[in-house]
Amino acid sequence: MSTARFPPSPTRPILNEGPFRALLLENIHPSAEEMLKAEGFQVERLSSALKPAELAERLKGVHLLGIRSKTTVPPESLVHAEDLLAIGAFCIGTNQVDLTAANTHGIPVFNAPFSNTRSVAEMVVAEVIVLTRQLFDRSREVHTGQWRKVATGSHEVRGKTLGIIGYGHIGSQLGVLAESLGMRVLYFDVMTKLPLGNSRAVATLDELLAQSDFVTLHVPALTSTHMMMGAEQLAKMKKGACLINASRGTVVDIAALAASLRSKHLGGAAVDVYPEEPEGNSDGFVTELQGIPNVVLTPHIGGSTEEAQASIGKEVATSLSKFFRTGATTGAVNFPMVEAPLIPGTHRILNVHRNIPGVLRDINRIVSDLNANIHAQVLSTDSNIGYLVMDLDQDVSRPVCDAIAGLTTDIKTRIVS
Ligand SMILES: NC(=O)C1=CN([C@@H]2O[C@H](COP(=O)(O)OP(=O)(O)OC[C@H]3O[C@@H](n4cnc5c(N)ncnc54)[C@H](O)[C@@H]3O)[C@@H](O)[C@H]2O)C=CC1
Ligand SMILES: O=C(O)C(=O)COP(=O)(O)O
Repeated sequence: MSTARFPPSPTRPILNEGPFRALLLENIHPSAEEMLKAEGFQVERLSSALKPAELAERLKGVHLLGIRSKTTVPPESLVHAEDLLAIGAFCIGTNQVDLTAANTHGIPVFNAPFSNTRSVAEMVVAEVIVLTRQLFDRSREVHTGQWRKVATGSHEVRGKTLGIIGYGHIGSQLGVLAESLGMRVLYFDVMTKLPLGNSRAVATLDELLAQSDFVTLHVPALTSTHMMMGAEQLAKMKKGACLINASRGTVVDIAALAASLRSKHLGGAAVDVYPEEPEGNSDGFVTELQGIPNVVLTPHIGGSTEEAQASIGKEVATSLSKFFRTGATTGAVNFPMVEAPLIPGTHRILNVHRNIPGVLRDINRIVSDLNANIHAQVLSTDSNIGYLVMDLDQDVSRPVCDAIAGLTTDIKTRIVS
């Protein structure tokens, strides 16, 4: 997170007069393109991520940006993105976006907090069984003409303990699925969470590590989760236990994991996410985990099912369209929340400003001087910015909008009708 550095006040308001452009990166599902086109957007879709400098260049004249987990959006990508109204993260994680910088530029960031959670939980269930039966190693052997029919080291999952770190949307669904296989489920979360089924919270991470046959991570990328599974924590896992990481690559120390697997302390691992991931499918990839027995490596596909992607496409495109048409910021992860029904026969001014004393007074003076009648006014603030939604008579909306956009405290102002 960067500290707030406000952009220069724009000299012109943005009106809802097209053409409007959306840039969708990382192979976002066509359902999003369809919805945005129906909304009147010119949509450009790219299959891979863009590096920050290229993103900054491509954002000129773009009103909506769609990304997934790979595209980082640092402050420098937003400096010249004067037309950018909103960012859609077509995924759960928003750690790839500098949320403070986006907030400071008056740009809300929307995500899809639920749509791919079931897909991740199902993949992890599969990995628990794959690891305990060493299925990928046996399969590779048969593919290369070896017949190694062995039971040693293979187990049923029934009666085994699954330890879930982060009992949120994914972790809690996974617990229910694992119980249906007869597993005992423990979880560790920094928040108090309602246990589903017979799952049980443990008080410390160490307790979870000491008791679990499988440890699976479902925490966001935060400073507090950075490398939370290092050599010390891996050593506290039971001998022969397996580690699964489908959360973020920053959460596990890969070198320590590789060492623990090579020393045979851990019996296996499934890893879907890495500290550095390629921009797109045509790039190569190297990790220290390659070639270690009973290690399942997947290319960040936990949420990559057709069901999840189609649903995410619609969910985030709906949030973006609604924001575009009405200014609603419900579900935005970095912005004051406002949602108000449009009033027929009025124009709506949407104004993002620096949250300092006197701004509302200045705006209301403009409204009063121009003899405008306010039909509705909603202000929501955070410590950095204020977000004002104001419905006015149509004949005065343009001069009011121009005058508000001229205030030194202005960040972004537009009219919708
Ligand atoms: N591999 C993939 O394709 C996907 C990966 N993900 C990742 O999975 C993460 C989790 O997703 P959800 O379950 O939907 O998020 P969530 O926000 O519903 O749950 C995260 C949980 O982790 C807990 N937590 C935070 N810090 C913790 C700590 N230090 N120790 C223990 N618990 C902690 C939170 O209290 C919360 O309950 C996402 O943030 C994303 O990074 C999400 C979807 C797909
Ligand atoms: O939803 C998330 O946070 C994920 O990690 C999935 O990311 P993706 O859309 O596959 O790039």
